[in-house]
Amino acid sequence: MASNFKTIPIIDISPLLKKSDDPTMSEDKGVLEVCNLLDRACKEAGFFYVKGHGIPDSLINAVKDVTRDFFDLPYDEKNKIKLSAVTGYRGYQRIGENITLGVPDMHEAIDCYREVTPGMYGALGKSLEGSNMWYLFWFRPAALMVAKPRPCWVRTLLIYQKEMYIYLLFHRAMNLYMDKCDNVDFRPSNPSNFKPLMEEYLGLLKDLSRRIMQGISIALSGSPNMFEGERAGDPFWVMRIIGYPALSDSTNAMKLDNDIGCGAHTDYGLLTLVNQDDDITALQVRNRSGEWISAVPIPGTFVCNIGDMLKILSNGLYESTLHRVINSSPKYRVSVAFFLEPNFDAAIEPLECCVQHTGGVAKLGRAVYGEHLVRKVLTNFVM
Ligand SMILES: NC(=[NH2+])NCCC[C@H](N)C(=O)O
Ligand SMILES: O=C(O)CCC(=O)C(=O)O
Ligand SMILES: [Fe+2]
Repeated sequence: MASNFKTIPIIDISPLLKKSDDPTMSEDKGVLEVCNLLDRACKEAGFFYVKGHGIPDSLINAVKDVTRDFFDLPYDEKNKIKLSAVTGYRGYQRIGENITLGVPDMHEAIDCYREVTPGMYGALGKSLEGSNMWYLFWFRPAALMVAKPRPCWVRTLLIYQKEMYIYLLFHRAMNLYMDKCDNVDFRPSNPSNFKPLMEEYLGLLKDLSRRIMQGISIALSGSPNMFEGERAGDPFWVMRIIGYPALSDSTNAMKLDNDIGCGAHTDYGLLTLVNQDDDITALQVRNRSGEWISAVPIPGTFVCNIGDMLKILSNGLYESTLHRVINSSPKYRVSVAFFLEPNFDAAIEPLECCVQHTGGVAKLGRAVYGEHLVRKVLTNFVM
C-alpha cells in the first residue's frame, strides 16, 4: 500500500547482481540487504532508482541519442514505421495518438513488443501478432496491409492461420536475408545504428530486470526463482521509445492540445525500467495523499516501478503506483521504458507467500496477463 512518501529511494543493486547465479543467494547478507531495501521501496512508493546495475553509461546515453535522432526526422520518414492494427500495434505513433483516460498524450513513440507468431496464443494473442522487423516497412505499410491475411467470417480459422503462417515465414526469411546484407535499407535506416544498438540494449535490460525480480522474489519471502516457469519463465516484454515535445517551444510551429506528456496511469506487467533524459524533470509519481512527487533524473540510474501484475501477485503488498509525465521544460525530452511482463498467457493470482503475509485472504482477483495487455493496447489507440 503506497504511503505518503516524499522521495523515491535509490538502491545499489550490485550485491544482488553478484549472486544472481548462486542457488544460495537468499542466504547472502549483501543480497538480503538489497532485498530489504527493495521490499521497503515497493511497499512505500512502488518506485525506486537502481544504481550499480552494470549497464554502461555509454550505452544508456547512446540509446537516448539515437532516440533523439529518430524523433528529429521529418514526420514522413518516421511514419514509414507507422503503428497500426496491421503491424500488431508495433511501430511509430505521432503526438496525440496514444490516449490515456480519453485524453490524447502529448508524446510520440515507437512501441516494440516481443514477437508473437501466428496462433501462438490463440485468439488471445491475435491482435498483437507480428514482429519488430523494421525493414519490411521498406515495402510501405500499404503493401503490408494487403499482404497480411485477416480473419474473416467466411473463411475458417484454419485457412487464416495457414496464411498467417506463410506471411510470417516470409517475414522471417526476409529478416534473415536482410541481416546478411549490410547494404540493405532497413527502417529506421536513420540513425544507422538504431537497430543494433536497441537490440543490444534490449538483451541487457531483459537480463537485468529478471535479476531484479529475483531480489523481489526474496523480498516477498519466496524462492529466488518464484517468477520463473509458468509465471514469467518465458516473459513477455514491451519497450517504448518516447519523445515529449517541449511545452513552450517557440521554434515549434505545432500547437499542443494540452500539457500532459503522458496521463496518469499504472504500468501493466511486473517491473518497468525507465532510462530518462538527464536534465529534465518530468516524470511524476503519486503518493497516497495525492501529491505528485517528481522522479528527478539521476544520471546513470534507471527509475523502476511495479506493474499491475506484480500488485496482484503480491496480494496488494506492492502497489502499481500512478504516474504521469509533464515536460514543462523548454527542451524536447526523450525516455526509453522497458517493461518486463509475465508470460503472455499466464494466469496471475496472489502468491501463497503473499497471501499469508496479508491476513490469509486473497484480496485481488485472477487476471490473465495477455488479456490485460490487449485490453489496454486496444483502448490506447483509436484506429
Ligand atoms: N504501456 C504503457 N505504459 N503506456 C503508457 C501509458 C499510457 C497509456 N495510454 C495507458 O492508458 O495506459
Ligand atoms: O517517460 C517516462 O519517464 C515514463 C513513461 C511511462 O510511464 C510509460 O511509458 O509507461
Ligand atoms: Fe508508465
